[in-house]
Amino acid sequence: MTRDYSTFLPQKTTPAGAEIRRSIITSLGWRPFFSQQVSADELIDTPPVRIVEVHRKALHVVGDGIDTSIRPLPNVTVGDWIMLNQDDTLLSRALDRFSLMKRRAPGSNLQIQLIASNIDTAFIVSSCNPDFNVARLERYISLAMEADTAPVIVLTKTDLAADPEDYIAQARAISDAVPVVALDARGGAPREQLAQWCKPGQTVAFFGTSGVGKSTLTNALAGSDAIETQEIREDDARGRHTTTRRQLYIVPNGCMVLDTPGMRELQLMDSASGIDDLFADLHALSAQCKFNDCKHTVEPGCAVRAAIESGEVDEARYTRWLKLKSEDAENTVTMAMRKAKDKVLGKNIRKIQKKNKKSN
Ligand SMILES: Nc1nc2c(ncn2[C@@H]2O[C@H](COP(=O)(O)OP(=O)(O)OP(=O)(O)O)[C@@H](O)[C@H]2O)c(=O)[nH]1
Ligand SMILES: [Zn+2]
Repeated sequence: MTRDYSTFLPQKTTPAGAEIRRSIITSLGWRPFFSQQVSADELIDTPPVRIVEVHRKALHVVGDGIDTSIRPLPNVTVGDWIMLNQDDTLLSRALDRFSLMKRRAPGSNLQIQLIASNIDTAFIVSSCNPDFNVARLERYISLAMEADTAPVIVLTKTDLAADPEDYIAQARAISDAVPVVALDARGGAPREQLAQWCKPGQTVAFFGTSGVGKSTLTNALAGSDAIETQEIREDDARGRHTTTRRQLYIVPNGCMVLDTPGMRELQLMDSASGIDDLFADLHALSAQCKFNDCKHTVEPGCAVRAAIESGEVDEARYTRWLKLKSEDAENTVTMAMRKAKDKVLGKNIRKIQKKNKKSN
């Protein structure tokens, strides 16, 4: 079948029937940012597809009339767009992303884990129960800001809380730049409450620990109960990890929704500017410190400490800021050292291989 891929190019007059095709691909999140990266010929030869699921041995990709599994490609993640080479899928080209969420991979092994790409809005989900944790929310928000994804705090289980207002106030105090929505995730209400972010062509994602209601919210947006959810023990607010993979769903209004498994350990790395964005006031103050390399602890002339002493800045928030910054810096340096080491190792191996070749 010959497809008219001109409909994927930006701002062209559309031939008859193209509206339908364009709506499929734009519903999947295709936009000028991607079409600007490809030539007309490439569009014809290699149709664009979006990675909706990553398995160890396969990528699930979806495009116009395409819904298939292909062999894994290096350095891609759920949400990525690739130009699919149907003759040899390993030659497919991944397009640049407008946003990328990543973290230090859990465990001791020093790797970066790509979480998701091309996400417009990150819903950071937390329940109105004792599991609510400001430091954790700040961690997720910094990650989203670093990734160029707009964070929104979603507080679930308002129906179960004696005083949801207290949680809402704490969430609102995190940042003026981060909206807060409080809701009962079950039923149809979240669809309206989250509608301003879930417009056609947009990609939204739910992040948060296990059992907070991410799958329930995904179902609410999809208007179905297709995704399995599980009762959790509300007494200790522990979940059972129902969702085990990240998966992008297309929902009836033409928006893409990513459900993610609860992340137990979220270690930041390469996220200095995301942290600065979230703690913009502290970041601005630190520019006024006497010493350029002020650590804002015991140094004389520290503008941050002065603001704490005058009561302008909350000390607990300052402590969380320092902790996130030092964790991020440590992980970033460790990772850079590892990369440098790998590079030297690779060079040495190549040298030895060359030598061996010569002596053979
Ligand atoms: N009463 C009430 N129950 C909720 C609400 N949100 C979620 N639940 C319930 O909490 C349980 C866990 O919800 P899930 O949607 O599976 O949570 P999850 O965040 O997807 O969990 P994982 O898949 O383990 O990461 C289910 O029994 C939901 O029905 C809410 O706002 N109110
Ligand atoms: Zn200082």
